[in-house]
Amino acid sequence: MKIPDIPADEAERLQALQSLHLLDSEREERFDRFTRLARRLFNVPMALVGLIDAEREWLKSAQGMEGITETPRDLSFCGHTILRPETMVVPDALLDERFFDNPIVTGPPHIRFYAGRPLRSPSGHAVGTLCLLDTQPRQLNEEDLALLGDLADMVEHELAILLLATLDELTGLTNRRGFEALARHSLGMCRRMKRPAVLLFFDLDGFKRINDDYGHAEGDKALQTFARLLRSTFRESDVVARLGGDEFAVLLTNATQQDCDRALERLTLALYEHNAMAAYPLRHSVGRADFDADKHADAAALLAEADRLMYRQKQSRGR
Ligand SMILES: Nc1nc2c(ncn2[C@@H]2O[C@H](COP(=O)(O)OP(=O)(O)OP(=O)(O)O)[C@@H](O)[C@H]2O)c(=O)[nH]1
Repeated sequence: MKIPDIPADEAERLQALQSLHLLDSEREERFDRFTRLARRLFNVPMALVGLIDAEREWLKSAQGMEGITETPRDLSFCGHTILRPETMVVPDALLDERFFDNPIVTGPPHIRFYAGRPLRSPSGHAVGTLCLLDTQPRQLNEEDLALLGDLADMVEHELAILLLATLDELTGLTNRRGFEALARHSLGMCRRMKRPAVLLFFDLDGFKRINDDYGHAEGDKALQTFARLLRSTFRESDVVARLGGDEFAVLLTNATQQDCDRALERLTLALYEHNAMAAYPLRHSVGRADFDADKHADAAALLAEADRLMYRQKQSRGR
């Protein structure tokens, strides 16, 4: 058996997967529709939308695989599919040296035939597959391949819509909805693995004046600038979001207090450099809440604490 290789863009790929907020989510008709259709059109017993996470293939939608929600990535056929630009077909797994002794071939669900088309996120990263499975060997002709491609295109369209719904259009950051979903996921992981997390809540000071003095379009630019500075200050793995208006949040996971202090120093420096050249300065207040699994029941509780501390700082400085 051959374990699937890790793609060269793995870090960015996982980031793209995370930003879809799909992992460990509920079943959804919008995806089940396609797996049901695939099963019927190709007359196969099983059809899946599988997402390739770091260690597992998690099934967003599965027909004919009752009770199975995930497979170790090392055993998954789809782990191989995402390495390719196009559909991977395995007509008979028992005749394929990559799969003949794979436990999901020799044991339940006894896969003999596999055809999977990579699913790309709007950023172009292969986050999962739409695939067909059978317990009998099979072939696909050109027409079948085109049809599977059409179905996969439609699933990709759903992924694009999902991403748009969690994107703040002005700044390109995650919006409040996306932040809440990501924070829930990240904090759940920190709770399980006993890792630290810090939430920073930012609110611009005197932002209304920028709108009033320079116009709304300039206010928009100020928000975009602040978003860019936040993004360049924090790590790729931190969640940076615009919650609304002039409020932003950053969730740092697996970061020490020192990491957080350093990041805030970098931000202060970046703002200082920006302000030195700008027509008006960008200033902010920030509240910081350290995640405590006993104290914070959920992401909302952590956010509320950081908000309170931000407000306290704003008041104490008379801003
Ligand atoms: N240009 C622009 N302005 C926005 C946007 N969203 C909200 N605003 C404006 O942002 C302002 C926020 O007001 P406040 O919360 O009082 O902000 P502030 O002047 O920074 O006040 P403090 O937070 O007390 O310092 C309001 O005037 C909103 O109209 C946006 O997308 N673009």
